[in-house]
Amino acid sequence: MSMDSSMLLALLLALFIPILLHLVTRRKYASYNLPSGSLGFPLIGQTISLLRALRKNTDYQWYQDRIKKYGEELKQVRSAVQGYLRPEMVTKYIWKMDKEVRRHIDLHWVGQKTLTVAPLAKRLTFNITCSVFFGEEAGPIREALATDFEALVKATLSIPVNIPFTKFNKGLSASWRIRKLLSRIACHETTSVLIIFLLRYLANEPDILGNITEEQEEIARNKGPNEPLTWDDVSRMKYTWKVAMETLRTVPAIFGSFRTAFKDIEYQGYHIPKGWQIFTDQIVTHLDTNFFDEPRKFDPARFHNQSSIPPYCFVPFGGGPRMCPGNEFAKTGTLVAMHYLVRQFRWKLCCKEEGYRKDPTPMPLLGLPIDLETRSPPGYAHS
Ligand code: HEM
Repeated sequence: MSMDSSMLLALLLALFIPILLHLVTRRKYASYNLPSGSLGFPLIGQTISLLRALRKNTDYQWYQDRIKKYGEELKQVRSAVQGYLRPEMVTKYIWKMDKEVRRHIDLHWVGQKTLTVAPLAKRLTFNITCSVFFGEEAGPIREALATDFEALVKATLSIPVNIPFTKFNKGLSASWRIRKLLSRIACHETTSVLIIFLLRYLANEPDILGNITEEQEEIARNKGPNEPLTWDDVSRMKYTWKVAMETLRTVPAIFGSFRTAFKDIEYQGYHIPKGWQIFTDQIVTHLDTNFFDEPRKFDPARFHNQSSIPPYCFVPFGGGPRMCPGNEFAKTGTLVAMHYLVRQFRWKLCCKEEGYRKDPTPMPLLGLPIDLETRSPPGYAHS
């Protein structure tokens, strides 16, 4: 077979196989009352269209268009918990978070007139996670990661032949080590999103910032100079956490979760066949007027009476047995960071109109540059 005819055959197969799969799927479920809507392209479904909407921050409209077209059944939202993420474990290492936050602020915030929040928040949550998970080894591990990343970059620019001691071979080993470590610490990204958007909201909400500051000053007044925060202190940061929850409601750090149907199930008269992926999105539920009055308004007071919010309607950490096991970890790290930031600084957004996109986690387009003012001098004297 000539080169041209094999290419033609490959092209025809590439076109034909997905169409065949599509027809087979349709035929297989012919007797089912499937949920209405399009299955999208074979194999990839509507993933590309959703990812495009997330990047443009038009995902809410994307969901609404489908809900309008296909009906309400698309709207319903519905772990392996590692030991060190359990709340009783978090209580034991708050002091490490406290130390990391102070170190970070001293190094990167104090004395700055302008800074870009996003990379700093990512670095802070990365360092907190490293310090908690790897303890005393955190410093060397950070160094090792940096070296491994360098090796990986060199490998991508080298000839891809896997022979011992070549750049490519070293890069492959580095990539394996990076993946092993990152699988334990990659979850820092979501917490940084929360801190970034908290600071973004607070820049425009002086009253809310004032209430948070009052709560944090009260906690500080009861502590000795340089005394690290404790679990008890963090438990008293109730208002600050309400503001964080309102931030997560309006800008969920994770846009949704997938579940696979283990068996054929029926939901509101529709059949969901075994093996189908079910996607639950957070923003549609979080902005639903059935559950939240004036849902687009930023109003932490709506969390004063949390029992008024029906179960599974506020789901920034997911829900059910696969709910995020890192929620206490994220909450504690965020509150410790806010304690020091709001007491020490005031900030203004350099670009008031800065939008954000979802990539797929939300991120301000410019990384949130701010003008920084010192409110009270560093030193962390609590009293
Ligand atoms: C504000 C911060 C965070 C948010 C908003 C968040 C949100 C979520 C969400 C929505 C899920 C999917 C849950 C579901 O499918 O029902 C999830 C899963 C998960 N999260 Fe988080 N997360 C955060 C921080 C963290 C942190 C700090 C850690 C670890 C230290 C962590 C570890 C995990 C793990 C291991 C899973 C997978 C659970 C499973 O599949 O069983 N998360 N998270």
